[in-house]
Amino acid sequence: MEHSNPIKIAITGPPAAGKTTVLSIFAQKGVPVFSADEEVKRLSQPCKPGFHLVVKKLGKDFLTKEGQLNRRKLLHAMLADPKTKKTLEEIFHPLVKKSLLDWFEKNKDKPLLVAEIPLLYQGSWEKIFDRVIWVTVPQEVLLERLSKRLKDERLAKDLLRCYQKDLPEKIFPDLVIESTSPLSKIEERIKNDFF
Ligand SMILES: CC(C)(COP(=O)(O)OP(=O)(O)OC[C@H]1O[C@@H](n2cnc3c(N)ncnc32)[C@H](O)[C@@H]1O)[C@@H](O)C(=O)NCCC(=O)NCCS
Ligand SMILES: Nc1ncnc2c1ncn2[C@@H]1O[C@H](COP(=O)(O)OP(=O)(O)OP(=O)(O)O)[C@@H](O)[C@H]1O
Repeated sequence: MEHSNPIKIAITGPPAAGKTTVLSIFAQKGVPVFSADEEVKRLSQPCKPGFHLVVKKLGKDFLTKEGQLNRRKLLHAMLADPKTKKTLEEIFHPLVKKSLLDWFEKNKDKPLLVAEIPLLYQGSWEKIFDRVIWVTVPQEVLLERLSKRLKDERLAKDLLRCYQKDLPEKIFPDLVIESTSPLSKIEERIKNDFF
């Protein structure tokens, strides 16, 4: 059946909150999904436009000896220097926005589309979605999960601070998911709300 207007849902929240886990619940139900972080990674591969722009604007110092972008070095630089953060955002946000709009167009006959957009509110992208899911956990769980992922507690603290600094004071998600709940409860909630 043709649907002229798919319902577009954004999943957002701080790093390591559990967004990808929620996204995968939709994917398992056959819903087309998009991840902004994965798109940044794709666009950062050698030969892709993000890669060329980073090298052009920030220099070859940000390459590994294998010729890939050095993501850990870029993360440290982004957190230490607002100019580097601005440069990275000016490179990637328009590219990711274009990929997202192309993806919407490609899937315009589907009833439901779900995208994980970590910086949804920081970039005012909520306007292009019908509903927003905010995924959250208590601050100490966030720090624990992110420290484990980055294997660096200091870096985790700095990244959480950076994420929260640009978040508007008031946000109005349609649904809040506490991702300390068991997965079965979260699946049940999504089933009740969206299917
Ligand atoms: C700095 C980079 C190289 C670090 O890569 P790495 O693989 O270590 O982390 P990953 O890309 O998975 O990002 C993890 C999380 O960091 C946070 N984050 C990333 N960039 C930013 C930013 N500019 N401002 C605030 N938080 C950010 C987000 O919560 C994101 O989900 C990478 O995040 C990047 O290129 N960022 C700039 C582009 C951007 O703004 N991406 C956000 C999604 S559009
Ligand atoms: N409901 C849950 N209960 C327990 N652990 C969870 C739950 N949801 C997610 N996690 C765990 O939390 C960690 C972060 O989850 P996930 O990768 O989904 O977060 P994220 O928000 O997508 O992170 P990032 O923004 O860094 O990509 C993972 O180790 C995951 O297994």
